[in-house]
Amino acid sequence: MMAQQFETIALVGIGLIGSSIAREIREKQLAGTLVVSTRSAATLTRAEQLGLGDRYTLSAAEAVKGADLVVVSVPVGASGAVAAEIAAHLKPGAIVTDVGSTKGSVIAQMAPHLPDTVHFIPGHPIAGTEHSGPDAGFVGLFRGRWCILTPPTGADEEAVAKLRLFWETMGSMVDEMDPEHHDKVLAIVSHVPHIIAYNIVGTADDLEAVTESEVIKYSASGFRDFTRLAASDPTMWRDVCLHNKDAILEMLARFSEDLAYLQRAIRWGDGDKLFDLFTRTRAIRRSIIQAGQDTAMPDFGRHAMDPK
Ligand SMILES: NC(=O)c1ccc[n+]([C@@H]2O[C@H](COP(=O)([O-])OP(=O)(O)OC[C@H]3O[C@@H](n4cnc5c(N)ncnc54)[C@H](O)[C@@H]3O)[C@@H](O)[C@H]2O)c1
Ligand SMILES: O=C(O)C(=O)C[C@]1(C(=O)O)C=C[C@@H](O)C=C1
Repeated sequence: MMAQQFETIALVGIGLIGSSIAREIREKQLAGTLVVSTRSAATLTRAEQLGLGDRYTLSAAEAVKGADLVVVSVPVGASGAVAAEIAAHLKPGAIVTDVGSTKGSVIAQMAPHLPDTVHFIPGHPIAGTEHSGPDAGFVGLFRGRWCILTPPTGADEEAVAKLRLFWETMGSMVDEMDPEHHDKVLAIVSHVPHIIAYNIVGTADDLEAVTESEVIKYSASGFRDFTRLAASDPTMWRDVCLHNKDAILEMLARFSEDLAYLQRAIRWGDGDKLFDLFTRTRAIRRSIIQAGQDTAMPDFGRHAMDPK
């Protein structure tokens, strides 16, 4: 058993991430009382059946009353509406955080609604799966994974330290960065890879329809890896694309340029170029595995994303 960290924690949203946090809080007894709220009655009933909290409500406003920590775990496009709903009911001194995959947009949506009497410290655990909903969560999801906090300038140090400890207790390694940098890094390591996966699986599916070939049936393991990512939640990823638009478009432009380079090398039979690139990328994978950090984020430098 670990020490209680908050008297009352309120979770708004109880899908993969919210329910994983709930399971960790319960297992490690991090809260005196855990209040669970979500938008749909069916999901709330399921959360109750799974025993994820101590109290359950369909009202986010009701859930946050008296809470010392509020964790918003909803699709990023819904963050503004949640902030507007809870704002007037937050306890002075409460820490309000989120887990959204984009940070600039979440802050722009939430901050204007939140009163100065609370500490708003946005966050993002870099851990997940292609599954969603309260059944998908599990203890251990955050273990050995990064959680990035993007506290605003002048944020209360004690509040940041408390949130840091919360994530560390769930097994995460915590880093802090500014939201713009977060959004660029995540665009290349998470958002663009998902977009590529959605695209390649879509293309294969279209080809099958056109040629009646057996693209899907005979897909080898490389393609299967893409289908896992492409099975991720459509609402979540629609929102990520719409809410990290600039960084994603910037990274996609670079990706397209590099793809054109590869295309030319193939067209002109330039085996050396292909071999060099494939050797470089293989070394990256191997160095990640060797470091025992196949879950870790690549180091792009804290504030200089553009490598060339
Ligand atoms: N899935 C991942 O791999 C992953 C990883 C890290 C962060 N995230 C982020 O975590 C957040 C939640 O993702 P998830 O995977 O848990 O999604 P999920 O679909 O499993 O759960 C979303 C939850 O939000 C609730 N919800 C949806 N719209 C709402 C609204 N308007 N008001 C209140 N509640 C609402 C749903 O009922 C559900 O309880 C997202 O912002 C996502 O970007 C996801
Ligand atoms: O492993 C996966 O399935 C994930 O998609 C997790 C993943 C990622 O890209 O690493 C997805 C989105 C997040 O915001 C954080 C983590």
